[in-house]
Amino acid sequence: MSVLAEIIAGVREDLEQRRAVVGDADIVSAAADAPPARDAFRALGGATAPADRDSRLRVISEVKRKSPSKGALADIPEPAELARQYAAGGAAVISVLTERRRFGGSLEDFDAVRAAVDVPLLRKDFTVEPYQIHEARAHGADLVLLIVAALEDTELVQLLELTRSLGMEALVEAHTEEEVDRAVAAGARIIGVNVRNLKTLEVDRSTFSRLADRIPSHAVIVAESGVRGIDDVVSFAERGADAILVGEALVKDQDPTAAVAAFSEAGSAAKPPRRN
Ligand SMILES: O=P(O)(O)OC[C@@H](O)[C@@H](O)c1c[nH]c2ccccc12
Repeated sequence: MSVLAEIIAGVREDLEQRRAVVGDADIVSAAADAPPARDAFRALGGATAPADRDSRLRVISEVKRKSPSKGALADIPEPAELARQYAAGGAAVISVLTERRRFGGSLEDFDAVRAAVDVPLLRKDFTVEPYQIHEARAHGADLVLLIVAALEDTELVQLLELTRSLGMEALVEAHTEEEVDRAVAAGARIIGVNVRNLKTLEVDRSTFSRLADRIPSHAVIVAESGVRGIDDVVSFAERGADAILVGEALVKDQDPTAAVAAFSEAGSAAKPPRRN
């Protein structure tokens, strides 16, 4: 089994335990009762008219305790405090991992961050079922992750529709040319190029420009993973990223506020004017 398949098997088990506590009908009504979602597409620089787009690079800052590739990254005793620091640095979106087994995340972490900041939040998990999307919304998420490699085309389309019907958007993650094409065909407006292969955990930063070139200009392009510092930020920005998603480098930084601000500033200076 690939790493991705193993992670998803665990995610499904954990999901069934939560479902036994909060049933389908209850999660659907909790999602319906939640305050409206924030506009994550706009927060990431997306606009319906190309002329309305600017050339700032947005930073999606991630609350990430550990990972299957690197093990423990940071203690993060207070995810809320880290999120406040990210927000103070100008994070456009904050990503909170909720996968427990491999990433040490939880919905409790998500709730703590939701209570602390008003920026749009990404619930970062391996979304394979409608339940998780209702659950994300019930907890105040504005954006969910849909990983193309984990879904059939029909599932991808259905989960994307459900996400939007709840007022949220999806970050649709691809790692190959074929996956980018599937994301575009499904109607994704926010497309992430993950330079880490979730099946082998290897990072290859050159994946980014190869795949970004296939993404139509109306979509927001997110470079995911592998940002070690300013040089990687500049390189992704030069190659067409509208946003970057950064975990490890930020959770390990002594001053996450300054790091987010420095990434936004350097990336924005390097970003070429928008193609139309
Ligand atoms: O810590 P990094 O290398 O900056 O990576 C962040 C983010 O891209 C990574 O956490 C990620 C990208 N796609 C995912 C899917 C599931 C879990 C995690 C991820």
